Amino acid sequence: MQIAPTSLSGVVVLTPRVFSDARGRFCETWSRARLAEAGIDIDFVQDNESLSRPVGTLRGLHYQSPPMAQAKLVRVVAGAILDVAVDVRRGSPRYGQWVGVELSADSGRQLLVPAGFLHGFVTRVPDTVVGYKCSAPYAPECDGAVAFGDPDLAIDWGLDPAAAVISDKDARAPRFRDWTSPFDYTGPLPWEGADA
Ligand SMILES: Cc1cn([C@H]2C[C@H](O)[C@@H](COP(=O)(O)OP(=O)(O)O[C@H]3O[C@H](C)C(=O)[C@H](O)[C@H]3O)O2)c(=O)[nH]c1=O
Repeated sequence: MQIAPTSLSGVVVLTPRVFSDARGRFCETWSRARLAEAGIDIDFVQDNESLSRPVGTLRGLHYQSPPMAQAKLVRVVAGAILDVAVDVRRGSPRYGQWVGVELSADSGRQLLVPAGFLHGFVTRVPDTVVGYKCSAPYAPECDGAVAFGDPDLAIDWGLDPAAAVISDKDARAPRFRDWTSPFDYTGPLPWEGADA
């Protein structure tokens, strides 16, 4: 498992070692010990999975507010996505900054989205299945969203926002400027570099 930083400090890409043979391929998709070696000692307590049939299905930008804030470890079981994280911790030097990383079943690449970050993805192929580990259980009373097409965030999803296939909930999500983050920046995360 290789672990590498992204352009947004705190968000990291994990690439499992893939063993291929005539039958296909095998990889370890998660190892608590390997992540802990990198300082990523997160107690994941729930696995989620979603199937998105149309190309251009966009789920996000979502979060759960404290005390049920969730870190997520996202991977693609089938298909491909652009996975996006946005730092929304009040006081963070990178508040409002986002990063997008292409993930696919073929690459095996995963994205770690820390608590205090918005998360969303858009699918690149039909029938994409996304699986992700969460560090807190589902808490609908803490569930929240910010508009994925917000002009202040200016996320490049790689498609016309009007063409995105979204839920009614996401269609009603507030603009970033009209939203108050429930998260506070408390300093660099254990796995961030010294320059964080
Ligand atoms: C997230 C969740 C949802 N649900 C129920 C609630 C709804 O009746 C149904 C669909 O939920 P929703 O439309 O919120 O699913 P997504 O739009 O895929 O939301 C997720 O997608 C983005 C990318 C995320 O990062 C979050 O994990 C999560 O918000 O599943 C549950 O029962 N448990 C859960 O943990």
